[in-house]
Amino acid sequence: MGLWGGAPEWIELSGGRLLWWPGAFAAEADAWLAQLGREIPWRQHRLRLFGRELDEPRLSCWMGEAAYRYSGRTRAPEPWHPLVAEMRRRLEALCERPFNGVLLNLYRDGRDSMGWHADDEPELGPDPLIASVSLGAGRRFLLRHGGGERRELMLDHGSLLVMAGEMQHHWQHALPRMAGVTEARINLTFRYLPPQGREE
Ligand SMILES: O=C(O)CCC(=O)C(=O)O
Ligand SMILES: [Fe+2]
Repeated sequence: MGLWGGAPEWIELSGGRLLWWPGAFAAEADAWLAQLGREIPWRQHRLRLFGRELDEPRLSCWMGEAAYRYSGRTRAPEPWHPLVAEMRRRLEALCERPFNGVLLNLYRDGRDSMGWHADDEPELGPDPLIASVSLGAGRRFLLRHGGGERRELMLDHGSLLVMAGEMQHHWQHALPRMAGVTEARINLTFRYLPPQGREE
């Protein structure tokens, strides 16, 4: 693999498919991490949990062409940042699918995280294809099937993970806290929201 790191690999799961490509953006990753860290309008959003409001344990930004209902809130999109628009074009060519929105998350260090969930919001349509680019600190990505099966991947700097097929019906995923991680991580999940039901 040399300088380019890991090659792409399809992982077949019961009720879903993952494309895992650790070295997908090895060449661009340093520049992307630095520029996105500086230029994205990162915000602290609030989370409703058991009737209480809490800060989400990360910063985030929803970008693209469509409003998105997420954790009980509707978020108006930020306009495409030129670099994110370029990443979108690359991923569309690679996945042979359109993307019209992206959720960007900034995990400031190992104390930031994302809890168990599926990306199964109705706006995403029945079997969404989600392309996830990771930059910065390597973090564990956990998957669990409704029937008990578990998987774990390390999402390293410059890696691409595509979740496809019926994944979001049968599996949940999470990004747990990781003690000892002091560096930031940026993750971008490119999504396609079909026009029906889209709020402009
Ligand atoms: O940060 C990650 O790798 C996961 C992000 C995620 O699951 C999401 O944005 O829905
Ligand atoms: Fe997710």
